[in-house]
Amino acid sequence: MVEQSSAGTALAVRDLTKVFDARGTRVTALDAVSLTVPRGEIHGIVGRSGAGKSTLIRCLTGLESPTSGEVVVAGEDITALRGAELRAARRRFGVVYQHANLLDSRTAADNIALPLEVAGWDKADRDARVTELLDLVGLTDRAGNHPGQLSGGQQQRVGIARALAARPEILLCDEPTSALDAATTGSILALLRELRDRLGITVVIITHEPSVVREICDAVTLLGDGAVVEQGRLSEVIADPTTRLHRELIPLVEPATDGLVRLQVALGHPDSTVGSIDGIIALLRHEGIEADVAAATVETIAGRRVGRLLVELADATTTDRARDLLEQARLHPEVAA
Ligand SMILES: Nc1ncnc2c1ncn2[C@@H]1O[C@H](COP(=O)(O)OP(=O)(O)OP(=O)(O)O)[C@@H](O)[C@H]1O
Repeated sequence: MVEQSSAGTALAVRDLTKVFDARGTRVTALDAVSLTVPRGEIHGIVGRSGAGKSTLIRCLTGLESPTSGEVVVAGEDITALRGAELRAARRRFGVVYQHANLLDSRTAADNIALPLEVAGWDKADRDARVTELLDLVGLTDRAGNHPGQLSGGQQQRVGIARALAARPEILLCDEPTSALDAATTGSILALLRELRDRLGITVVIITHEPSVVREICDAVTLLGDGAVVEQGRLSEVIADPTTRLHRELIPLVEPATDGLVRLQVALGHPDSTVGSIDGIIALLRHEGIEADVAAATVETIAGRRVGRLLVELADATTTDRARDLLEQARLHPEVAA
C-alpha cells in the first residue's frame, strides 16, 4: 500500500465501488478500490481493457457517481457533493485525454483560454495566464496556430496547457500518449515530469503502456476486474520479481514454442548473488550446463537496474540442476518451456 500522512495527501480514494445495472445485468466496474496519492507525486494506474480504469477516472472527476466509497481531495469527500459545490470541486482536477479534442475554429491560445472563459476570468487575466501556459508547454511561437497546423504532440501540449489553465491541484491523464509515436511520447512524458517538478502538481496517469509507468511514475496501482490487484512504489515493485507488476512493467518477448526448455529469471533483485546476463550464463556453464540467452529486457527503472532474462538450455535433462543453481543465486527462476 502507498501510505502517507493525510497532510501530504493530494488524493485519497477509499473503498470506491461502482456497480452498473444495465437492464438487469449487474456489472461491478469498481470493487472497493483504495489508493492514496501524496502531493507532487506521479501515480500510474494500469490494467487490461475492462479493468475499470475509465470508470475510476470518471468517478474521480465527478462525471460518474460511485455506488459507495469516498474520493477525498484536499480533505473533502467530493462524492458527497452536488450541484455548484461539485462543479467547484471538479475544478481541482485538470484532465488530459488521449486526443486533445481541440476546437478547430480556435487558435492554440484560444483553446487554452476556453476553460478560463467558462470560469468567468476577465480578458486581461486570461491573456496573461495563456501567455504563461504557452511558455510552460513550449508553444509560445505557436500561439496563433490552429489545431490543423500543429503536430499530434503539439496538440497534446495544448491539451495539457488547457487542463492546467485554472490551476488545478491534480492532473488526471487518461491514456495521454496512446495516440502518439515513441519519440513524441517521450517528449510528452518529459513535459509531465517537468510540470510536476516546477509546479509541484500531483499527476494521476491511466495507461496501458508499461513504458509510461517505467519512465515517470513514483507509484503504481494495478487494477484487475475492478479491484486493486497490486499497489506500491515503483522502486519497490520493480525490484521484486514475485509481483505481477514486475511482469507487467518489464515485458519479455515470448519466443516460439519449439520444444526447447527455457528458464525465466529476474535481474536486479537486491538479494541476487549474480547481477549480469553474462554472469548468469557463466554460472550455468561453470557447472557444465550448456545455456544461451533467448531473450532479455534490462532497464534502469526508478534508479535501479532491473530486468528479465530467458535462458535457453541445450539439454532438457539439465533443467532441474539449472533451476536449483539459479534458485541458489536468488534469481527466481521459472520454467517457461
Ligand atoms: N455505463 C456502463 N454501463 C454498464 N457497464 C459499464 C459501463 N461503463 C463501464 N462498464 C463496464 O465496467 C467494466 C469496466 O469498464 P472500464 O471502461 O472502466 O474499463 P477500462 O479499464 O477503462 O477499459 P479500457 O482500457 O478498454 O477503456 C467493464 O466490464 C465495462 O463493460
